[in-house]
Amino acid sequence: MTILETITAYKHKEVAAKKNAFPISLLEQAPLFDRTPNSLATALRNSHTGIIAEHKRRSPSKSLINASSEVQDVASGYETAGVSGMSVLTDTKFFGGSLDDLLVARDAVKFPLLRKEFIVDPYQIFEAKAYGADAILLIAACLSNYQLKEFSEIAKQLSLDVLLEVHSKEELDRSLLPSVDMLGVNNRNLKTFEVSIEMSKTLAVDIPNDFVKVSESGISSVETIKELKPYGFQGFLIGENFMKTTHPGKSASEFIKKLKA
Ligand SMILES: O=C(O)c1ccccc1NCC(=O)[C@H](O)[C@H](O)COP(=O)(O)O
Repeated sequence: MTILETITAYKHKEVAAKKNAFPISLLEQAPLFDRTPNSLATALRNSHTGIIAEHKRRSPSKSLINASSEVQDVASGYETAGVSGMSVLTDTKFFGGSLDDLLVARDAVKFPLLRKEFIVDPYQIFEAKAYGADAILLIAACLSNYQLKEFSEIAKQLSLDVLLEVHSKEELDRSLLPSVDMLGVNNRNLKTFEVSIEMSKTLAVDIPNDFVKVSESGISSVETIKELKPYGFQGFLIGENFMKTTHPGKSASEFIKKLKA
């Protein structure tokens, strides 16, 4: 079994249990459910730097990244640094995150928040809205063509932006949907955990300009961003590079200053 298969099998069980305990009708009554989201795609289009900074405690590829940082400090630090948005990992078992992290970040900042999750069921999209997300991630490798269309359309009905992640030409070809705002190329191979920004460069040419192009994973230098910009990328998702430091916000701030210089 690949890590993605392991994670998605776990997610199906997790969602089934949650649906029984807390149905969608209750999620719809959450105070944040009626909040008008801020568009992450618009923030990226209007930005010269386009950094989406992630809150990530641990991961299957690196195990522990940061055990001590508080999500509200990280979120406020990222806001002060001038990032375009923040990705909040809400998976607990594999990444040490939670939906409470999303709520805490929502309370701390106004900028767009992406719910970073392995979405296998529409229930999780309603959850994202109820916990204050502005955008959701869909991963093409986890979903059928029918699900990509259905899930992205549900997100748009809830006024959430959709970042759809691909890692091959085949995945990209079935992801070019009008209900998708941003196309993310994951530089990390989720079978081997190998990282190569060549993946972003290779797939960029086949992404039409009506999608905001986002390069994800393994970005640790300003030079990499300068290398990717000519390929049309307007968003850069960075996790470990900031989170491995004692002050992720400060680290993001120095990174952005260098990028602007
Ligand atoms: O990061 C992992 O090890 C990982 C393993 C399996 C599935 C997904 C994984 N990462 C999720 C992400 O998308 C990254 O956290 C995100 O792109 C940031 O990557 P990085 O800057 O390399 O931390």
